[in-house]
Amino acid sequence: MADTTSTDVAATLSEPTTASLAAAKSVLARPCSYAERTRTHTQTKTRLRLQNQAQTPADTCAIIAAGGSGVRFGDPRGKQFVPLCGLPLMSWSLLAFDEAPSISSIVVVCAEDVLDDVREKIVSKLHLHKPVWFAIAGATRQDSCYAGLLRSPVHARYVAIHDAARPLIQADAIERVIARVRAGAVAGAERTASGSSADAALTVAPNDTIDGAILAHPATDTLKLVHDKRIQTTPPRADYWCAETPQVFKRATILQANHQARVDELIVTDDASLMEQQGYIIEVVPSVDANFKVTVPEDLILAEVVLQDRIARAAQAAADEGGSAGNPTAADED
Ligand SMILES: Nc1ccn([C@@H]2O[C@H](COP(=O)(O)OP(=O)(O)OP(=O)(O)O)[C@@H](O)[C@H]2O)c(=O)n1
Ligand SMILES: C[C@](O)(CO)[C@H](O)COP(=O)(O)O
Repeated sequence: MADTTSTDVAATLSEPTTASLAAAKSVLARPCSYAERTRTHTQTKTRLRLQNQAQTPADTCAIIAAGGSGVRFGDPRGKQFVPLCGLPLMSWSLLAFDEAPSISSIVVVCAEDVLDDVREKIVSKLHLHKPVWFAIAGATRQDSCYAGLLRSPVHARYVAIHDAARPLIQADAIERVIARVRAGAVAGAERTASGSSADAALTVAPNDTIDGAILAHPATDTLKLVHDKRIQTTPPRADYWCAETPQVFKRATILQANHQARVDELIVTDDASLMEQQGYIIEVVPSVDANFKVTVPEDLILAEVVLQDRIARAAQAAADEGGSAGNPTAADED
């Protein structure tokens, strides 16, 4: 659990300036993927995609796990509160989920002693559109996510669990993971309704049915299985992916899996493994843009560079369209 005190958090909260908040909202309103930037008519495509997404149901509750103590990062305030491009680090995830059309509400999980500061000095300053609930963190990430799940509204069909320590997440990536789970759930429902797997095979590919999906990227280093410093084997890299968040599941299923995990005393480091170990089918959705976790101090420097680049590009895009970075909505109306 975080040993952060209310005073510590208050001290770190450089009040978001109007300029930093406007810059943040401009870059999040215009997700600029590196891949997309290489294509022509980028902004038009992005705008059209977001318009399509606006027609998708807001059926997913975001759970932002912000209850860690950041031992590896080493800052006594907790890495989720340190300033990143003018805002407390966890603000960036909150803004991205607020922007994603499928998200109906947000649960912030944080340590009890900082809850009031998080509510008043971070969340309320962001002027989010979606309702925000709070849950009290547990001793481990697994316990914190469970607390967040219990606080999520029962009418949310899906949940998207995300590390507050991954501030580079963008609405576009959130939507892609939710869309995959939604499609997989529909395939499962169609198969059940059709009565027999032979019938289902006519309309639904068997591997379309999934119980969850996570953002992830293929491993890029050569991997070694090591015992006592001795290399045992070099597994085929193509089979290995690095897990990210968000991780999206049907709310009822992940809740049930958490209940069972507690009975079985199953301890995991991410929500997908809790599901996999109980036989559920989870898929990876390739992560296109940087979405690394801020774990050690160097990660914060990299995150600052990536965000500054996104902000600069969003400002340039707004200028190219005759708008301004501080007024992205007006620029989007043409
Ligand atoms: N009891 C915990 C532990 C972690 N987390 C959250 O889970 C995410 C990923 O965990 P990690 O990077 O391990 O964060 P910390 O536990 O804070 O870091 P460390 O392991 O270095 O102490 C973070 O957003 C962290 O705030 C949480 O909500 N509750
Ligand atoms: C959930 C996670 O971010 C996936 O990469 C990760 O497992 C968090 O915990 P970790 O202990 O830092 O791996």
